[in-house]
Amino acid sequence: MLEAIGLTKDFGAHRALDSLDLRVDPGEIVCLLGANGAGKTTTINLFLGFLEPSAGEARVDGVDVRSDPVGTKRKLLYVPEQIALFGELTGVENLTYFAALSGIEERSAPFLRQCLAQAGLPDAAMDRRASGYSKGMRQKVGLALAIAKQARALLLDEPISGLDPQASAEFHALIVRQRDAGAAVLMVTHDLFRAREVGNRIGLMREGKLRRMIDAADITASDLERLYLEEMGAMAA
Ligand SMILES: Nc1ncnc2c1ncn2[C@@H]1O[C@H](COP(=O)(O)OP(=O)(O)OP(=O)(O)O)[C@@H](O)[C@H]1O
Repeated sequence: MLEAIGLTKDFGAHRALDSLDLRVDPGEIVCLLGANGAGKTTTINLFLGFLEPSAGEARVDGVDVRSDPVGTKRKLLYVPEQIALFGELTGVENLTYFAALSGIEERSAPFLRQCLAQAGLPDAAMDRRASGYSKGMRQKVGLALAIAKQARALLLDEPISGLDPQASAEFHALIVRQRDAGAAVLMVTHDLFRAREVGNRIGLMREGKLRRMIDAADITASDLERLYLEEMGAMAA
């Protein structure tokens, strides 16, 4: 569903992403871990068509993002670190607006309320102004859009940073539900523990390169931490 083939991005003389080969299949969560500046967000931005590759291709459902930026984006849902909502609008009104922007045809209030409920937003919050929402509640509105859109792939860029452990656990349970419903999920995170809990595979990135791809089922949390530190430690060597 998501495929990077020799994907490369240069910013001037700096190579931010170097010949990335990566696949995320439907029903799979791939987590990307790595130190600051490793090229993780650049990877997400290339799949979203926010950046042009310097070489290689980012494909969504077999289609090069450059050849059909609108069509490929329609199949994706992007959840950034901070979801921006209109503070003056309620949760339902925000979702109605973003659903229209995303070209979702079914935008009846009962349907969108159902999507918000599935994303875990309490009934009582749906008609309150989003200015009073916690970060966890805003992230749920973002996931409700994925549910309404029936997004086939989710691109998540540090979606849980700043969430408390309970909100983080709830968020991951929702991601797993989307995965089990057949979505392909690419998640950038700094949380090794969660990456191992929810990821099917874990990629370790450093200085623009994917150094290792690990099957989460094959590794303990402490071994993952050791491997991560080894890879990142090599940076200083
Ligand atoms: N628009 C840009 N212009 C110039 N350099 C950029 C741009 N975007 C990213 N970079 C550089 O590319 C490299 C990779 O950045 P990227 O944001 O992909 O890293 P990251 O792995 O997501 O890091 P973090 O964990 O800090 O979010 C960094 O050296 C960064 O400074």
